[in-house]
Amino acid sequence: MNIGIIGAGSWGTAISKILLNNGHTVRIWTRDTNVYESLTNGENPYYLPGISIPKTIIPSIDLKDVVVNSKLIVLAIPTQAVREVAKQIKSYYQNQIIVNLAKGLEINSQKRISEILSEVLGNVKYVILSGPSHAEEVARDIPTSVVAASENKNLAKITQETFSNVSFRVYTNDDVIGVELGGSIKNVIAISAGIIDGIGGWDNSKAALITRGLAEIIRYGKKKGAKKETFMGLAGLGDLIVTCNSLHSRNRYVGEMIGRGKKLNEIIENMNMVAEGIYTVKALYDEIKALKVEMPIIEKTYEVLYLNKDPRKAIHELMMRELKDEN
Ligand SMILES: NC(=O)C1=CN([C@@H]2O[C@H](COP(=O)(O)OP(=O)(O)OC[C@H]3O[C@@H](n4cnc5c(N)ncnc54)[C@H](OP(=O)(O)O)[C@@H]3O)[C@@H](O)[C@H]2O)C=CC1
Ligand SMILES: O=C(CO)COP(=O)(O)O
Repeated sequence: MNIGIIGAGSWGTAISKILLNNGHTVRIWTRDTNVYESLTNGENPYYLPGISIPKTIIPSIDLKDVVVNSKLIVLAIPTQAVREVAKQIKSYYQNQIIVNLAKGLEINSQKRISEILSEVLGNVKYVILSGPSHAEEVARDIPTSVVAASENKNLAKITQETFSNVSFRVYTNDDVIGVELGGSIKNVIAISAGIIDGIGGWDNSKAALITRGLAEIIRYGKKKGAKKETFMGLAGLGDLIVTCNSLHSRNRYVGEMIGRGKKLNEIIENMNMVAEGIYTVKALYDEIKALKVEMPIIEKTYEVLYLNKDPRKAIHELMMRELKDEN
């Protein structure tokens, strides 16, 4: 199949390897000429150092060329860029399948990617591919399992068959809301898990935070129409585990640096790659009060990142909340 990948960051590049290995013709768009040059030489040292990319890949800096020549489009850019890029492709987009890889909520609108795309492009053939899948491992063919979710079972099945191989196993699911929310909110929980790593590497605290973080994701997800069981699967618990623990995680890293006393601005300035939780926490914080949904870990993470709250004080406040039943 002719496949176009929009975004040649770490995830777009790793996924290009999977698709090339599966025998597809892969075009990949980048707006950066340095990345373009590197890809023509079979590498992407800016985003995926040390990994060789088959030279059969077709890099491009022409977005229109990539879109019009693709039967399936993979969206591999950060959440906050999705609306802008969707507007750019709108005039020549021919209602091809869009497989979205981004995990986040839009600041101000609190929208999921599927909602942003349907606002800009209309009735999109939409699939979200999500789950515990760090690019650094996928690019090395380390066994990985993810979920392809779509309201249209056939689109989920096409995506499953297109992406699956011996080291990349794709399950289907019809709960788009749950899969999108699981992947988005776990990034915020991973920042808070990283804060605990940075403060002291406390195992008990981190296990509690991951578990109660999952409870917050489920609470919010149910209000938004997601199925609880989706959050117990790869796109929920699975991704939460990997992102809160992996040394590859950018979100966990941001938290670890905060826990060690660094300021958010300087952390972002020194990072080449996106940590989506930094933005998704803003979207959530604005919404949870209006929704009347209890998400104390999300609130405290926001206060630490944006209201200068001492992380130790935030932990103390979480521990001193009114005592309650677990469920
Ligand atoms: N990395 C991973 O392991 C995984 C990432 N994801 C998700 O995939 C999404 C992309 O992540 P990832 O590849 O890691 O991010 P990176 O930061 O590695 O790369 C982002 C890519 O998007 C491009 N980009 C950024 N802003 C814009 C814009 N405004 N217009 C056009 N292109 C833009 C960047 O181009 P430029 O260099 O020109 O800025 C770069 O090519 C995120 O939502 C992430 O959460 C999901 C699973 C795994
Ligand atoms: O979503 C991811 C792994 O599944 C990537 O997480 P980070 O953005 O924290 O690296």
